[in-house]
Amino acid sequence: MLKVFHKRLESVAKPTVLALGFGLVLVLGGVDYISGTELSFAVFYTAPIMLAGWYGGGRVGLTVALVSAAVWVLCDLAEGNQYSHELIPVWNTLARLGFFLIILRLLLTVRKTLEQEQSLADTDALTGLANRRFFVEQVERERLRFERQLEPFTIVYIDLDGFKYVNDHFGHDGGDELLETVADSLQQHVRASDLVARLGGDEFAVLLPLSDKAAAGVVIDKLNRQGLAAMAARGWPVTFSIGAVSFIRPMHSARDMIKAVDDLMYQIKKSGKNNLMHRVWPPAA
Ligand SMILES: Nc1nc2c(ncn2[C@@H]2O[C@H](COP(=O)(O)OP(=O)(O)OP(=O)(O)O)[C@@H](O)[C@H]2O)c(=O)[nH]1
Repeated sequence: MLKVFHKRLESVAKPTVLALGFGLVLVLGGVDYISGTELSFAVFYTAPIMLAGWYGGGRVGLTVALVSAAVWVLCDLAEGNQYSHELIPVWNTLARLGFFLIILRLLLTVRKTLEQEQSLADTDALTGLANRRFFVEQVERERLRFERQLEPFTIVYIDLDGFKYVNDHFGHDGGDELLETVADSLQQHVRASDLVARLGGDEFAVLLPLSDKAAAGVVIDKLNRQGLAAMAARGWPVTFSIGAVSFIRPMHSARDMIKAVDDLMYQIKKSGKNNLMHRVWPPAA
């Protein structure tokens, strides 16, 4: 239940989060007023601020914090609270606002840290590309999306040929530099909506959403040509074994689909490397 709520709010636009925050503050203010001066509502006022800050960001959180502090003091005044000095309500408002801002600040820091950790968990440390885990997740998303939209997509599996030679002759740092060059070259020649990943060692993969065999074929040829050119420019004797499958219908799982493409790439390896094989699934389609 909470998960569904969280997912919904993650995709909601900032103005809607702001409106939701305002709405909650007004409801709280109403309940605070009706319940009189004896019941404390302090902790409840932080809820809309946290919600607004988490899902809407700093500015939305700050706006709701200001409105919360204002509504709280208006409730106090409307309830007929008596103060020994006219500046006390002002002081109370500022103190409450300070408290709200500290909560908001802590919350935003937690959110940022979580986002950074999430991003690290999804990323290959050397190349900055997506890692295997994230790639499998995205293929699974694409597979599920297919069931609604019936749009074909293509998975490309690229394994370097002769990478060990570079490691042995240019050192591990030279090998790392080559992997980064391949990553840059792949990234540069796909669309922003495509996903390039390093699956491990010298294995890369590309997910091309909304791509049938013809559309993907053009991209794969370009990736191969540009990659070879980048290797030649640095004098690295490395080529690519590439397997690709355009899915007209998805398989049962993302792992099955990635394995099918890996198997195809492996056939290239066995038959002499430096080549590409591109199929459609299912074969009769
Ligand atoms: N520099 C570097 N080397 C790595 C990294 N990860 C794996 N390797 C090395 O990559 C090499 C991969 O081995 P192979 O797949 O046999 O290399 P290859 O020469 O391309 O072999 P084929 O695929 O059969 O052509 C191994 O020597 C690993 O030690 C890394 O992050 N950096």
